[in-house]
Amino acid sequence: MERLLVLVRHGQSEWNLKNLFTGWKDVDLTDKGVAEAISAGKKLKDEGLRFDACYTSALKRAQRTLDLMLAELGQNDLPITRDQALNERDYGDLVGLNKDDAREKWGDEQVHVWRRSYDVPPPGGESLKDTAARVLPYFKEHILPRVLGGERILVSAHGNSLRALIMDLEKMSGEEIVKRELGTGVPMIYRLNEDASVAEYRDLKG
Ligand SMILES: O=C(O)[C@@H](CO)OP(=O)(O)O
Repeated sequence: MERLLVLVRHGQSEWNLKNLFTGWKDVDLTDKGVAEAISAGKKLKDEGLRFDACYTSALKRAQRTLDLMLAELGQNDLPITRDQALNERDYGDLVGLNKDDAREKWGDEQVHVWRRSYDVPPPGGESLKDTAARVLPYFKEHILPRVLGGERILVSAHGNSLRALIMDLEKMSGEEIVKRELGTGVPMIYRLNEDASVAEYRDLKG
């Protein structure tokens, strides 16, 4: 049995390009983001991968990335479940601010703590720990049982919602996962054992 789970962070968004804190703001992909999503789909196809079902967030940058990948795979007819449990971490009051302006205002260290600490939330927003507290129950109830049952599942989501998943899959600590940077449009391919531990992992960079 294959137990295949592929995770992809959406392609570059308009606010990634403008260097703005994004969170739940529903921005679209840039042209580069579209190209990254198409390239991710091509890579999956070149690997000979096929899927049985897909999951994505309630945000269009992840949904569009998924649609573009499925078009490349020739699998537009797959069932897609969209759920806000897979949304990006809510950045609270920081949403819409430029990340460099924020560093000037609050200092490098404070902004780094908001962006890459495990359990310190930005003002009015979610920490990665808070994000994991909504992503993981959803994953364990809806996605993981299907993977363990032999369905091949593709997930298109966000930097921080995927960090939460990866932390759980790879049994990493909060300190370890915040150091992991996920490239836009880079498929991360997991094959799991019966007990949900990772049997094999590789990503399709470049
Ligand atoms: O702005 C955001 O929502 C995220 C992802 O782009 O940013 P960060 O890299 O700070 O997690």
